[in-house]
Amino acid sequence: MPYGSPSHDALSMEAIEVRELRKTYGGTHAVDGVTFTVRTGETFGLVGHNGAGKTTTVECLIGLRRPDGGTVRVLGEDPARRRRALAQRVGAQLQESSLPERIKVAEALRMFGSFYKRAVDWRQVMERWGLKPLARKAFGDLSGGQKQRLMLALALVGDPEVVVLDELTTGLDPIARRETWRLVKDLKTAGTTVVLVSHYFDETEALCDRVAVLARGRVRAMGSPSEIIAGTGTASLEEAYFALEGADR
Ligand SMILES: Nc1ncnc2c1ncn2[C@@H]1O[C@H](COP(=O)(O)OP(=O)(O)OP(=O)(O)O)[C@@H](O)[C@H]1O
Repeated sequence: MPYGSPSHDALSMEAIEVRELRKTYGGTHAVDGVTFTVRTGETFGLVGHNGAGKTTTVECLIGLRRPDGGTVRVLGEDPARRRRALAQRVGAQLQESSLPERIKVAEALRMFGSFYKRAVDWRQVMERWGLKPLARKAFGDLSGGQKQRLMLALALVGDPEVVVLDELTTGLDPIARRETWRLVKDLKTAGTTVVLVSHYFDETEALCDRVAVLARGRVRAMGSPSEIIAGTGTASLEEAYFALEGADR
């Protein structure tokens, strides 16, 4: 089944529900009562400065961390208890994900494709993401942009209903960044639910239907980029963010 197939039609309006999520590391309240929902087919952004709690939040979404409090539901399931079942339906490209240096592009896609119970045509994914010319190249010999593109293709090889992308374009040159934006927009067109973690306000503004601005483990503002901008009387999401930050001090 090609990715973005109509099977992604909404069964429920909400693909993700996070209520009063809390996660503490020692004395650090990394996530301190975060609540948000992501509708099916929506591209939802998590923005905030270093240490705001973005990665911890998405790690709870994909079952890599167990919350200390609150509830998380992804496609109606608790990721902390149903991580393996959800892995069939949720793709993730995480910060600093990597592969063995010598694995070849085609090999990686075939291997990741084999993790899914549903038949996955990894060759089609390779073609779709412009990776065919690199099929026999080793991961370690790819450029930063090519590596990123492969990691994204691996997150999508199982035709997921929900995709979590953490700092997708960090380190990419402007052309590779814009190209990646186009791919994320294609996901949206296909009806895939996307959670996008980013430091880049222009990226969040261009791609996200709604955004949660995190600061010190809490949601500081939430809404469409234009709502957040209007709510702060600023001209861009970046200015809105600094206005919110300033108001906090
Ligand atoms: N494994 C860990 N052990 C201890 N503290 C941690 C751990 N992971 C995160 N933290 C702390 O929790 C807080 C939130 O970190 P988190 O990585 O979730 O933030 P972030 O918004 O993703 O930051 P960045 O943009 O830098 O990736 C930070 O203060 C961080 O130092």
